[in-house]
Amino acid sequence: MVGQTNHATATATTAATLSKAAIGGVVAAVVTAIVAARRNHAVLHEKQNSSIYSNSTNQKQDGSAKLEYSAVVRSPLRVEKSPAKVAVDARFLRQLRYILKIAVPQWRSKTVAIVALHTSFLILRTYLSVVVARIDGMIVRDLISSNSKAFIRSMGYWFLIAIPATYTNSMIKYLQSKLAMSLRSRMTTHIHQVYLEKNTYYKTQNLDNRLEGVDQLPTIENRLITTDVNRWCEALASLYSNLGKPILDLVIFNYQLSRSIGPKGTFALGINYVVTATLLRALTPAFGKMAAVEAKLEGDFRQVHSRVITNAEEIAFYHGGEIERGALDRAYLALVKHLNSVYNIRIAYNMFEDMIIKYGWSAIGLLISSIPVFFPEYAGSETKRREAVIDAQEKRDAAHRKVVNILAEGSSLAEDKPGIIVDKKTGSRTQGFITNKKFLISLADAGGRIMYSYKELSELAGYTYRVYTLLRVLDDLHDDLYIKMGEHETQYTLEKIDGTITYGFNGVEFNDIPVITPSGDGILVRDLSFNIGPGDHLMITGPNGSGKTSVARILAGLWPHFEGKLSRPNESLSEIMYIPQRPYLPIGSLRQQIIYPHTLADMTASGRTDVDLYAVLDTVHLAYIPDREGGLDSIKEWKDVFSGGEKQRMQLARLFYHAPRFVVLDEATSAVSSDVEALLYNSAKDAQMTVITISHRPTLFKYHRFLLRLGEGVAGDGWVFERINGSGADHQKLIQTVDNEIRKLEVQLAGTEAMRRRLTEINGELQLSTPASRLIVTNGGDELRHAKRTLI
Ligand SMILES: Nc1ncnc2c1ncn2[C@@H]1O[C@H](COP(=O)(O)OP(=O)(O)OP(=O)(O)O)[C@@H](O)[C@H]1O
Repeated sequence: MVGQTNHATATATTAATLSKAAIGGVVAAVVTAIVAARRNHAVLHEKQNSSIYSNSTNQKQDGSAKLEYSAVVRSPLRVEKSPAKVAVDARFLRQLRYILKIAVPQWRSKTVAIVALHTSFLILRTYLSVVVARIDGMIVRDLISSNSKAFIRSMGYWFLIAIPATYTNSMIKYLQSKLAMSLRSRMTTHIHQVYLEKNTYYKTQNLDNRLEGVDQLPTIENRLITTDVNRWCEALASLYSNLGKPILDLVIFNYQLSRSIGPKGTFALGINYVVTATLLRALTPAFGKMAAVEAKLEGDFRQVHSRVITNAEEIAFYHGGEIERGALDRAYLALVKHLNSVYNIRIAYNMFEDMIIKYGWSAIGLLISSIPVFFPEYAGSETKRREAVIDAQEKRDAAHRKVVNILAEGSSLAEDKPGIIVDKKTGSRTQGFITNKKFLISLADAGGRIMYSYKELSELAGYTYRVYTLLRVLDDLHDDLYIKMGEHETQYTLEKIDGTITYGFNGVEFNDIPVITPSGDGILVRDLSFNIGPGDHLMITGPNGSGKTSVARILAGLWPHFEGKLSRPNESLSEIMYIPQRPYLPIGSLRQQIIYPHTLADMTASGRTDVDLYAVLDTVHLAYIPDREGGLDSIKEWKDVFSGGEKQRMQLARLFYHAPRFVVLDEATSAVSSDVEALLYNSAKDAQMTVITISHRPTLFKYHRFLLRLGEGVAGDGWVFERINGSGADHQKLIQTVDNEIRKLEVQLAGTEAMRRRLTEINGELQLSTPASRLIVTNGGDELRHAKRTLI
């Protein structure tokens, strides 16, 4: 049966091997090139000899498989269970760089354009602030010197400047939001692509547990993707605004100030900044960690709420409202307790911050501003220039007045009247003081914002850690780079997968494949081998937990097979389909329930119409549903609308719509009545489907040609594959399967009895027969005895 296959194979271990080979730089590149060349050679010429985990395989239209090598040369990220303090350090910068490469992949992008525009407006605002400070000084000067004309002119400037100033402020806020949105869109698109490709969403929960290191919740990646990415983008965009502008302000205002207060004053200001920043840094609480804890607790609270919504009916049947309320209250209280402690810490910190920046800096600023007034020799160039102009004017005016006095009074001894000169100097000093004060207020404001930005920066470090871990783990899983789950050594590990897979096979063949849980420590079935072709309907049976669904997982490529050779049809819905135990009903219309995972466009392209859908519904005895639910376009929460049997039949409608050549039905008709079940099996066979059924139910025997019994042998990891024909002999085989299970349970029961006896002996010896230990053993024994009676 292997004959007509197009083989597509490669070593699954290659990525891991390569990652180890990458020691760095040129050596890694050379090694990679050599290994890749050899590997390609192996694929082309030794098709049977290599393998790759199916997810890395890309199907061609003609049914053959083509391999794509992602030449992954990095090592998978190791996530610490309890990470060291999340801080603004070199690690944070590395993580930030990694995320930014994804968020802003190239210079010619919308995000960069927004940043450029945003920066221009930030510079413009600083420039406008300088102009406003100067106009402020001019207005006060004109008031003091009672110059009404100049005053009106200055007021005109004031109103004129208001137009660009208000526009600039609005644009800065607008562009900050646009920047956050642009970053988020890019990140979310990237994450969706990686997460939904190559079953990464399945691997995060089933093949890897690194994201649990970030958080303990099973749906952690949902929270990271929907909430934390957004917070990271907003924190970064606001940080750019809140840090970029004040830094620019600091530079420009200090320069302006230095022209007025001189180099000594500027030096004193610099000392002031360094001392206060050091003090604030030392006393700033760990806001980053607090933000991370807050995000986690918020998520926990949301999670408990969504559990109630998802399981409303089950909880209502159990009258579990009270206990769920307890869980909700506990989650909320944990959040409130944390928020309260954050608020308390913030009060003290904000007081301290205000004290230093608003009042401390202002006092120092005023002292420094007084330098040109009390110590003109230390004043800056601008002040000296203004004073020199006034002095020159004074000299000219004095000479002029002298000549006028001589002419008017005929006396060369006429007295000079310097009153107006004094006014000019006062006006000039007032102007200088008011402008400086304005600069100093802006500087205090800029300093405050920079200090506040430090808080934001450490919060950003918290989000960066979470988002970086998400991105790295998703990238790793997308490229099949795993970190071993669990602490202890196991024979099998995801870091070394030697199984091979062949696509395009006209049937299903397992060749010495051990069925092993992804953690590598649970061997469910030893070296499974069987082979079926078209029309060889197969039933897989065995006790609970014997690995029936796991066989389907390996067949579907969800779990890797660590050893052996798998041959299977191509990865296409018209070739093979899996109908899982728990019916899945996607978001969308009634039509979408039937055609999933096709879209309406796919359906139209495949030449099918609603008439075909009605026929499919008729086959599964759901013809009444469109009328009952308002037509095929009706949109509802379908899992709450359909009964258990209807959900299963809707999945089967999907099967008949896609009509694959092979189908795996995993307990997919357990809630369907046996008469309808018979019709369904017959319809499937009429449609030329080869059925692989996973079930315990003997009534299904008659629809199959082969039987695979799992859970055989004392260890329960044996199997038997045999031909059946629905005769009495087959019924015997089923009884044998049940017998095997009973025998296994009896062995376990015997062990329990022996353990009970031993415990009683120990209790007797130690005279420690506490009621609790007796109760546990007695109850355990009773439960097992009851289980045995039920089975027999
Ligand atoms: N992702 C996983 N990682 C580790 N073990 C797993 C995983 N998924 C399932 N298992 C374990 O593998 C064993 C076999 O599971 P499987 O679902 O194949 O059993 P089954 O024979 O189909 O059982 P049932 O009849 O109850 O459906 C179970 O003990 C289960 O707990």
